[in-house]
Amino acid sequence: MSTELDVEQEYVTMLYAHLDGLRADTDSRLATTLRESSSSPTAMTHRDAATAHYSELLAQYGAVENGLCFGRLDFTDGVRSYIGRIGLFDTEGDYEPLLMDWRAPAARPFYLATAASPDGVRRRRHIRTSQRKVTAVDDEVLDLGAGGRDAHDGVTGEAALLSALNAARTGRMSDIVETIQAEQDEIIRSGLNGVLVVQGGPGTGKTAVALHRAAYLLYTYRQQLSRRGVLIVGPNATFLKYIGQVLPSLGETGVLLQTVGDLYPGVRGTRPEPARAAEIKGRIDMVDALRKAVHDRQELPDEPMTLIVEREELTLDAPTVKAARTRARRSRKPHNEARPLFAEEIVAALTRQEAERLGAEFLDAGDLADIRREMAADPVVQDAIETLWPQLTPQRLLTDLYAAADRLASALPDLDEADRALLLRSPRLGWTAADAPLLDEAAELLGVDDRAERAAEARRRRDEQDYAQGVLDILQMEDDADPDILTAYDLIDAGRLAERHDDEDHRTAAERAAADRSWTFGHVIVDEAQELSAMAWRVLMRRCPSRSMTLVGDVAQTGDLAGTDTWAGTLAPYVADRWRLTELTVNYRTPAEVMAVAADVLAELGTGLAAPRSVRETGVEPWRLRVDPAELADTVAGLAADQGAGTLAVIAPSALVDEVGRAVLGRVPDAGLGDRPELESRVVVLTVAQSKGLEFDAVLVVEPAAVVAGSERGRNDLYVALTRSTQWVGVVHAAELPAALANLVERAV
Ligand SMILES: Nc1ncnc2c1ncn2[C@@H]1O[C@H](COP(=O)(O)OP(=O)(O)OP(=O)(O)O)[C@@H](O)[C@H]1O
Repeated sequence: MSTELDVEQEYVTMLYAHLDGLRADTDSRLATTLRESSSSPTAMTHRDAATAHYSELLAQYGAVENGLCFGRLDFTDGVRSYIGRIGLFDTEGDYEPLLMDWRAPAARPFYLATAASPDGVRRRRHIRTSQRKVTAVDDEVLDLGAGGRDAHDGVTGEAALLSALNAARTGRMSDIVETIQAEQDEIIRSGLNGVLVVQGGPGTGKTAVALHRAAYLLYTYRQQLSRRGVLIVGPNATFLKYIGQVLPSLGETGVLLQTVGDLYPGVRGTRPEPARAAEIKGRIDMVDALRKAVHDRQELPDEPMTLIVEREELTLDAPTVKAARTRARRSRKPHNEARPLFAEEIVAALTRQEAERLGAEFLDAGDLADIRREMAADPVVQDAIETLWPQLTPQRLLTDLYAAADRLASALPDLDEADRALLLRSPRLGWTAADAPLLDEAAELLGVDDRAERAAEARRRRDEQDYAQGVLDILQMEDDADPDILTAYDLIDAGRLAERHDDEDHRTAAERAAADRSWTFGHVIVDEAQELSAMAWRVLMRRCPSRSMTLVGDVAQTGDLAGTDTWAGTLAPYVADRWRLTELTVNYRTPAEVMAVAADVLAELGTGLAAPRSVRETGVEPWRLRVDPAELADTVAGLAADQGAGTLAVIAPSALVDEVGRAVLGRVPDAGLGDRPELESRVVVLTVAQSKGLEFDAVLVVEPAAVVAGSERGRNDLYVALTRSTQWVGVVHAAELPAALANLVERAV
């Protein structure tokens, strides 16, 4: 065994001993806290806060077990420091740092120093470990006098990086903290304020950067961000599951992960709908449409309404109602908040009628007040008001709108009939992702009293928290932290966040944020940001009035018809041109051979964007295999069954995905497919939309011509499909190939 390995093993063993000491100490503090029996409210609050704090620490110590220490910097002045997932200090000595948190400013040269600009660093060492054992060290000597380095242009820690990139994929994303590259580091550590757009081609690490940025911001601006929380928005639940483990592995747990369909509290927008319907719902025109839909609910009677109040006949005619409506509308209050004004006017008009009938000259102010009170309380009057100006929830407004062709025609007069028909739906059907932003917009227009909903949501979350506490108790007895269970820490960790936010409210910041439509976040991160519709942007901007945001995406990969073509166009209404653009240019996923083919597809898109430069080659050319249409699904299934080690994704056009899925399932019974495919399966069958943001060792693209023809953004979809693989890509087709793929080599049989 080399002496260098021995040296590092000794140090790493010492660090783990230190970590174990911290764990044991925290464990016993937690046990002591839990044994405290005082029942005074103050003592209980302290006890809850301490329990949450110690639980959070234990979660963090468990999360950093793997790869605790991964780097060492030797400076030219003889100073040496070790870099790891958290900071550790020599608490028994004079508090010397034993391990530096990767996010600390002093750790930065680990990611940035180059031979050309060594920043005082003589040597950078990557330390690789397996569990607690040091398995390898890779050195880069940056002091030119001592020999320089040979690496790809701009790539640091090449051996460690290539080893990470070549590793087989598991269906779960892992963190990149050991090998963050300089252009990525710039973005991760960019300041908190303002809108930062990260444009980058496939595999350039946008998702990785977004997650590490969340961890960095929480570390650096902890006070500010723990009060308001950080929201990360991803394209779908499968994707959130894919990335869900990264932040816990970085020791951060208090972040709310949501899809656009989750953005309206109490609603899960998951029902699928035609792409065109989602596109229409995402248009900015829907703001006016909803406004009109609300106005249409403030009705005038066609015929005078006869109300029998206390056996007397009273009349409400259109001019009377119109006068009341005008007064209420003039208040410029949201619909539900203006309703009392309308009601007051109607009651006043009916009171006047009744007074005239009784003979106004015989009534004093007290009599009039009595009549008014009785009128206001009368169920018949209340019903009439409810008909003319109903109390509306966003759900009811939208359900009624979608259920009636005439309401849709009135709200969306410029939309052609076929498109309007796409929006018609039965009131019983659930919500789609595109509905969530509309519900939020409707809530703004209606001025919703959502207290009951919030209480229900809080109750649901409290139950989850109780469950999580139980899981945590069990976990403390086990050493191996299961990544699935780790997510339970989110709730517990967040408990302490809420404590700091408001002593009166014991819900967590994440809980409160998720349940509260009017919650505003300290920072919002959007992944696959190119997919968001104009209506979704409005919700996010409402959730983040400070405009402290990180938006990562690629306008060449936009698949959603309502998505973005240009960042400038999307952001102009909210921040004009006050946003920063950064670009990522190196592709860490897709091998050069595959990227060369994808680059031809990109060129046809006409975005003017350059294809990212692949960091490695595999020597395997992408291939094609042409078969009879009748044999397409079976051939794909046969290839999937023959797949050796590693994960394989079969990416098929929507029109074929079910047929291909069935065939694959026949040959690979444990394949993942359907609405929520199990990504950890060896073989998964997906549409392009489902594959967005994900990656696999190998990819089979089925019938590319149908992918292209399947959507107005079909070429973008093909670009996405081709760039999901880390090792090889095969194309199986029956129809003619799109021109950009014409030069693929035939598969050697
Ligand atoms: N510095 C790095 N070190 C190690 N791996 C990296 C690094 N940067 C990116 N990767 C890996 O490259 C792959 C692609 O990263 P990621 O999914 O973040 O890219 P992306 O830009 O979001 O891609 P897409 O646009 O296709 O969704 C991931 O496996 C990620 O872990």
